[in-house]
Amino acid sequence: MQPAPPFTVSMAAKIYTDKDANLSSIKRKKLAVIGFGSQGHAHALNLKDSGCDVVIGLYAKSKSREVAQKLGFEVMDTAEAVAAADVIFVAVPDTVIPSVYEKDIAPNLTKGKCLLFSHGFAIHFGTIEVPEDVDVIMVAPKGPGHTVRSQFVEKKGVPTLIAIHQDATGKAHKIALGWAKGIGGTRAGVFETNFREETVTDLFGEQVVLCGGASALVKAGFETLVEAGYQPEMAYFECLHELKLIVDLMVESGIAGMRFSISETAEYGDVTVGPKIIDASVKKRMQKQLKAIEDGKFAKEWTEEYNNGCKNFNAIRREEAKHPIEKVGTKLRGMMSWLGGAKKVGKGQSQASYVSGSK
Ligand SMILES: NC(=O)C1=CN([C@@H]2O[C@H](COP(=O)(O)OP(=O)(O)OC[C@H]3O[C@@H](n4cnc5c(N)ncnc54)[C@H](OP(=O)(O)O)[C@@H]3O)[C@@H](O)[C@H]2O)C=CC1
Ligand SMILES: CC(=O)[C@](C)(O)C(=O)O
Repeated sequence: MQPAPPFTVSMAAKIYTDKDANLSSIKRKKLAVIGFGSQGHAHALNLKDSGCDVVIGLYAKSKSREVAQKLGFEVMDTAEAVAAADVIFVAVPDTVIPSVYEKDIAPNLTKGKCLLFSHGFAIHFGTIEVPEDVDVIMVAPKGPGHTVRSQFVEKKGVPTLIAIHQDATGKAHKIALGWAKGIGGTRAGVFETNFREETVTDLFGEQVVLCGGASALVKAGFETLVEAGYQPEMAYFECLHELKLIVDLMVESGIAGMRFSISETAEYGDVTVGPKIIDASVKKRMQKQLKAIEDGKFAKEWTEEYNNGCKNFNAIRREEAKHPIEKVGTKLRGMMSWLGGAKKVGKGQSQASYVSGSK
């Protein structure tokens, strides 16, 4: 059994909710969303539904221009949108931010404007340099953009982080809270952080636990069962489909609540076998990756990979797409009406057309 951790947990100082935020801080402003992808489309649609004046900035050949226009937005070239707006959400991929910033944003970033990010990568790792006479803030939903939109449509919200890197106007905090309210974040709860903490913890979480760790665990479990001769469908249900149900219970009522809900047999297996699978050696590798993130090693590697055309990344993507769990999953999701059937992801598909919530 693992010993209890040698630390106590101290809660964040303040949680902001709807009553703490005022849309008036952004309603009389022109808001530009640069990019219309996972986060961009969600923020833009939610802010528009919240009565804000939103324009979309995209590059000339973007496939998302038509999608955004069909959803009722005015679409401008990126530079034009930056020049027209008071608050500019930089919703392009982190590795694209430097080129978009240099070409289209910096030349139009006049005194008193506000730059907004949903992740601190560019500011924390210094891939862009911003002038001192503009606000620089973060409004980072702790969830995928499509969930930010679907939760908003259901009159709910996604817990959201805010951070202030620069407050040139003295209004940065009010704008951050207003934007968080406009996208539905204050319905769930808004927590204050800083660019370093959000950047490091977000990269750690997505690499080690959520996306990277979870998909590796799921695939290893699936492969173990299938290689032992069990039906792939059974392996899919046990290692992927049911994971959502278990994690939903954890999200709703903690690990204790999940253990309350599952059988005693499952709980015994949980507490006796789990620590043998995810043992102290795993935590040592987690600590090593955290250090690689903190000292910028990951950021340097990812930026270099992107600038070299993502050759290694795309080769891995092609292999990953061939994993048998994808074929089994697509078949089973197509057969089940549960969770809206199979949401297909087509090559080159626009993020904004991925889920019904964006309609
Ligand atoms: N994905 C997520 O859920 C989360 C993302 N974030 C952060 O949000 C930011 C945006 O990421 P994400 O939403 O995933 O991005 P996506 O990859 O989903 O979308 C990127 C968007 O940027 C557009 N784009 C690409 N190049 C340019 C350019 N040169 N000029 C203007 N627009 C351009 C793309 O155009 P086109 O449509 O033509 O491809 C697309 O609309 C990042 O900082 C990310 O870290 C934070 C939390 C969660
Ligand atoms: C959804 C989210 O916040 C992630 C996984 O960190 C991301 O997509 O960047």
